[in-house]
Amino acid sequence: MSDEQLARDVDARCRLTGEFTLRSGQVSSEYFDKYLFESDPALLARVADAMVPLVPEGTGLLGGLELGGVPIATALSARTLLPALFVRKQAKEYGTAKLAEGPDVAGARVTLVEDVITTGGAVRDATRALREAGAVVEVVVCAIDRSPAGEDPLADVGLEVRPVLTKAQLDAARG
Ligand SMILES: O=P(O)(O)OC[C@H]1O[C@H](OP(=O)(O)OP(=O)(O)O)[C@H](O)[C@@H]1O
Ligand SMILES: O=C(O)c1cc(=O)[nH]c(=O)[nH]1
Repeated sequence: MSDEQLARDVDARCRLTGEFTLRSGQVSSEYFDKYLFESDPALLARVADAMVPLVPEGTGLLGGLELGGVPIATALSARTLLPALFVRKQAKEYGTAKLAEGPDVAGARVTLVEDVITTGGAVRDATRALREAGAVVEVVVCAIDRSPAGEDPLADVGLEVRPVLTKAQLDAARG
């Protein structure tokens, strides 16, 4: 199935219009509700299949960001047989008190897995936290990159963004 067909199907399922306050505080007239594709096993499978070739050689762990990145990382882990990591927004305050659930990240090459990137703020926070814990973090793969075209939202932290779908592709898919 073509990338255009995937863009059409994700867009038709996820794009909402209205007034939405985003994580960054920006207000947008559009919102991609990733849970609407993640909750559909066939559509999640197609997104994960398209993500497989974006995973860099040498990846040791796939770090899915809470919450929406976690189902994608799990699906990607099942395809690549790379172990998954589940990265919380805040470390748990009891039990193991971990931010990143799963194998130890110290010395590991972690590829982040995100659902939607707008400003890159959530990915930036996770990158800093994982690097502080000793991980090597150089690439984030995401389902939807809706950051402004031509900008590199995570260049300031030296992170490469590899999207399955960009906002431009989703716009084009609508015709
Ligand atoms: O690039 P940014 O400007 O940081 O915006 C994108 C982030 O915002 C959403 O997180 P949110 O905390 O709303 O999502 P969740 O439902 O995945 O917890 C989304 O899942 C990204 O993590
Ligand atoms: O920036 C966000 O918070 C955001 C945008 C979007 O389209 N979808 C989403 O889940 N979060």
